[in-house]
Order: sequence, then C-alpha cells, then structure tokens
Amino acid sequence: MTSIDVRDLTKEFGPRRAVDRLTFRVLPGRVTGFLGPNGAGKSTTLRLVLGLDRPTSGTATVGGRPYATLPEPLRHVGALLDAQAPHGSRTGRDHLRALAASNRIPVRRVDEVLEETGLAPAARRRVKTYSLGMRQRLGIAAALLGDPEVVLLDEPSNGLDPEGIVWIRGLLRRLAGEGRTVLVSSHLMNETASFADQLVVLGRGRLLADTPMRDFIDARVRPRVRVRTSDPAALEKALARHGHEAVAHDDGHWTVDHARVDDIGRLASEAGVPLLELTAEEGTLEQAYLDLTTAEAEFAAAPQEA
Ligand SMILES: Nc1ncnc2c1ncn2[C@@H]1O[C@H](COP(=O)(O)OP(=O)(O)OP(=O)(O)O)[C@@H](O)[C@H]1O
Repeated sequence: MTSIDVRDLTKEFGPRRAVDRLTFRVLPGRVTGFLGPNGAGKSTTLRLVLGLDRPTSGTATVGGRPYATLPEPLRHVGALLDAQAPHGSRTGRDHLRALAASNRIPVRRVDEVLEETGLAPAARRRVKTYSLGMRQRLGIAAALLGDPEVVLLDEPSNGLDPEGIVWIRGLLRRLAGEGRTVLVSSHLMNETASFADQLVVLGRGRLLADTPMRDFIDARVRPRVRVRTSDPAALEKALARHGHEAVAHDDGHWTVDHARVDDIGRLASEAGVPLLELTAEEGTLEQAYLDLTTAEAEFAAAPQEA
C-alpha cells in the first residue's frame, strides 16, 4: 500500500514562505482531511506532491518516490486541482480518452468513470457547455481514471449540488474502504467532518495538527449539555448549587458547559425541576478548528520576544 510522505518540505516564493518545514504522512485506508485558513499552503503542498512545483528544500514522495519519477503517474496517483481546467472544445469523453491514451489506461475505464461520476448522459457534450458541478465531476472522473492507489482532491465539493455532495462523501468513504490513500482539502467543516478519519491542519505553512478527527475535536471542544425546562429559576438555582453556570438562549433553551447529561439529569431530578429536554451537545469540527486557528492567529499577532 502507498503512503504520501512529506518531509521537512519548504517552498519559498521570493521572500514569502508558503510551506515551512512541513512533515506529515498520509496513510492508506482512511480519508485524511487537509485543512487550513486561506493562504495556509494547502494548494502549494499538493502541487509539490504532484511535482508541479519544485520544493525549496525537503521532499514529497508517493510510495517512496517523487511523483515526477513515477511511470504512467495516473495509474498511481489521481488528482483534482483547481487549475486543471480541461480543453473546453473537447467533449468530456474525448478529454478522458486522451488522458487514458497518454497513460496506457484501457479505454473501457473512460466509460466506467463517466458512469461512476454521473456524467455518462453528458459525455458527448463539449466541456465548455458543462456547469461548474459537471466540470468538477469531470475532474474527479479524470482523477479516478487510472484506478489509482492514491487520490488527492482539492475542494472536491466545489460547485456540487446537495445530491453531488452526498455522492462525493460516499465516494471518498468507498475509496478509503478499498485501502486507497485519500487526501482531501476543503473549507467546508461540516463536509470534512462527514468523511474524514484523520486531519492534517496547516497554518502559515506550518503543521498545526495531524491527528484523528475525533481526538482533534475532543481535545478542543468542551462537552456541553442542552436543557429546557418550564421552571428556569429553579433550574438555575439547582445548577448554581452544584457549581454549574447555565447560559440562557433566545429560544428558551439553556446550555451548561463542562457538564454531562447524567449529572444534570440527576441534579434536576433531585431538585424537582421539570425537564422538557436534556441533550449532550457534541463538539463540532468547526468549533474545534476555529479554536485552533484563532489561537494560532493570536499567537502570530502577539509581539515576538527578541
Ligand atoms: N505561484 C506563486 N507565487 C507567489 N506566491 C504564491 C504562489 N502560489 C502560492 N503563493 C502564496 O503562498 C501562500 C500559500 O498559498 P496556497 O495557495 O498554497 O494556500 P492555500 O492554503 O491553498 O489557500 P486557499 O485556502 O486560499 O486555497 C499564499 O500566501 C500565496 O499567496
């Protein structure tokens, strides 16, 4: 099985360091979400992995080899990058056939990936007539053409309608389930949470986190309980007696930070407080991500000691 290895990777554009001594490994059999604020260096890293740019220093390899040295690379690595706009006057099918021919991929794969990406009915239309979502599907079809062990997708949900978003989620899960190495960058946190097992998070070109998604959330978001009652004064009093602070929300529910449903349920019952709702609120990836990137931005803004 094939992993992606990024080791001490640095890329400078003039005085700007877009990628800064980055080291991480993307393993097969799971979906790795690739996150970071705008300009954090995600696309540059993907371009370096794909040999589209030269690193200033360090290495990026796929299965232990630089991408540029792979024979028939589409058979090993499938990628979707924003910049890969196909020739508009070709049909979708011709575009894929040309790619297949240049990588000695059997032509039957063209029809398979057209089916798989839902593009078969539009296969004989010129690409310039495609919607953004259809172009995105065509890019994904191209990435899957060589039945690659490694799949890199930059913002694959871009332009997809709700049905397309559900489809891509299933596709990513399936690819990982087949033991492939799947690296997906996204700005959509709810989306990423729905398919990623592992997260690699960048900030200003550096690695901020490389961790299983659940651990990433649990380490940053406090457990919280959501509660509704017909007697808010009694609830507040009972909570305060046990050292809990409740926050009231406009629609009438309350939240209690650092609390577990069992404890809140028990203390409400003991105090005879009627409960209309009692739920554990799981932390979201968005909360955890914002917590991390805000802390990072504050650190960056703080005056540096000499
Ligand atoms: N060809 C280039 N020449 C000069 N600077 C570049 C070039 N490519 C990227 N950069 C700079 O490198 C930094 C990282 O950019 P990159 O596109 O890799 O970030 P990103 O994480 O993919 O951002 P986004 O989420 O906005 O797509 C940015 O400051 C960007 O301006």
